[in-house]
Amino acid sequence: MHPRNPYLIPPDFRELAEAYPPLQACLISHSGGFSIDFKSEVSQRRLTEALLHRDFGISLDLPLNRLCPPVSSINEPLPKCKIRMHIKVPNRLNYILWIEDLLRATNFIGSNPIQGLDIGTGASAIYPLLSCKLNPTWAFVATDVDELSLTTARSNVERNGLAERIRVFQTAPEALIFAPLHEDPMSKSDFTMCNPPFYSSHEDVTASADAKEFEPNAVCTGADVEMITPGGESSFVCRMVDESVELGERCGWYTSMLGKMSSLTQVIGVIRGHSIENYGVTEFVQGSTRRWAVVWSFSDFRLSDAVARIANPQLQNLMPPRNTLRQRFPAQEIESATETLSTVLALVDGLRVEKAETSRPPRFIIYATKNTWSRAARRKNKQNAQEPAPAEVMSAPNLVCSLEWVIQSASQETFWECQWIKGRDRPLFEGFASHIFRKISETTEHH
Ligand SMILES: C[S@@+](CC[C@H](N)C(=O)[O-])C[C@H]1O[C@@H](n2cnc3c(N)ncnc32)[C@H](O)[C@@H]1O
Repeated sequence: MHPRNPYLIPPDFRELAEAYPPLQACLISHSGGFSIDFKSEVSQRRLTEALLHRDFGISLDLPLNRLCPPVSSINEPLPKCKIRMHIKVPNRLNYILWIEDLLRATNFIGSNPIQGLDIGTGASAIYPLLSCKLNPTWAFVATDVDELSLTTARSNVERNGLAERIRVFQTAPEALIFAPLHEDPMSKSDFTMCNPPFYSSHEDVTASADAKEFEPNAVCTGADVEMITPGGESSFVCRMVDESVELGERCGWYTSMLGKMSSLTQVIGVIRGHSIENYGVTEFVQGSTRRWAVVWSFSDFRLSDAVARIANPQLQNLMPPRNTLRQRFPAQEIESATETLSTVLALVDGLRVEKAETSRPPRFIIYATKNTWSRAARRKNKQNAQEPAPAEVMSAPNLVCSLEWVIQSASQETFWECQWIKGRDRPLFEGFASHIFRKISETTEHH
């Protein structure tokens, strides 16, 4: 679960039922307190309603034959099928919190207005609703192709007082997926998100249920249009990657969730095929359910490894190159580590260095226009020093990175960490980090 997910600590069901009385009838008392029957369709739905109501002030009304039916219809029989897909609030939050992490990398989060695009918002419009409740400066365009989902999404947006910030946009299966961006050439988006239709056919649905790719205690409440798309989720997301090439930097971060590990391989293949090297992968694990999400960008903002790489050994060949470089150093006082770094940085020509005193240990932000530190660069500089130098101006930096002394709380191991923040020149970043690490080693040894 995402470290900022409020449900890291499971809710107290009795308190929840006090805040949302319809949950009361679903409570089961046991020696340690109260719970609900997670196998019961009714109890699950009441729990979702209770969490949305108490923690986000959201109320939803959904048709029976779309994802997550409404309270009024819970006594009616459900369509028979092996897969159940609930709007599980903690899962949805994991994706939104990861988007927040992406936006932090672009310094967009905070008081700036943020524009998001939710592809396939569904009858609930759950991602825009939750996101806007959590982030007062966010606004959305939310697309779908299904008439019933579109009508219900609009009514859910209005019901929750968010019509000013969430625009529901009707598109068609054969249209371009990012239709709102294509149709208005002046429009931009800070990010796109999508929980795509998973399956390629009814047979695919059955095969996934048999392979238990989805929760074993599953019952279907989704309509075909919500769950099936030609080629399945991987084709859908690969189409997005293809389309994004033309849109380029009109969107900051393109993202999508994926339900199958095999889709991840295909989507990363297409991303790499377009020579997009600024991408990342994350994993959402919730109980026995595992999902992935991909992000790609044409911008020069870089994501930390914590946000864009996962440790899963099966997936290492799909991971992007590292943007967070670390070197282990023996433990020392924060003051002397900081002094060593200041000494090393002062010896590199042409850097602009900002020290964030508010963080402890202090974080240094480095701006460089070109390589001045390698032996070849210094030799060239020496030769040029014989000639009169033109007035040195700090032009736009080609490299922005941070340097930070890190103490790992679990192991107490100590590192210098160099985080790439902005730039397109990977060798420039890697060369700078390895130069600084080497100089820190030499300086420390001399003492
Ligand atoms: C798995 S559902 C996700 C619904 C909702 N976002 C959620 O997470 O509960 C996929 C949604 O994508 C919609 N959809 C299918 N093809 C689409 C397309 N080409 N453009 C936009 N939405 C599409 C479906 O109608 C459905 O609402």
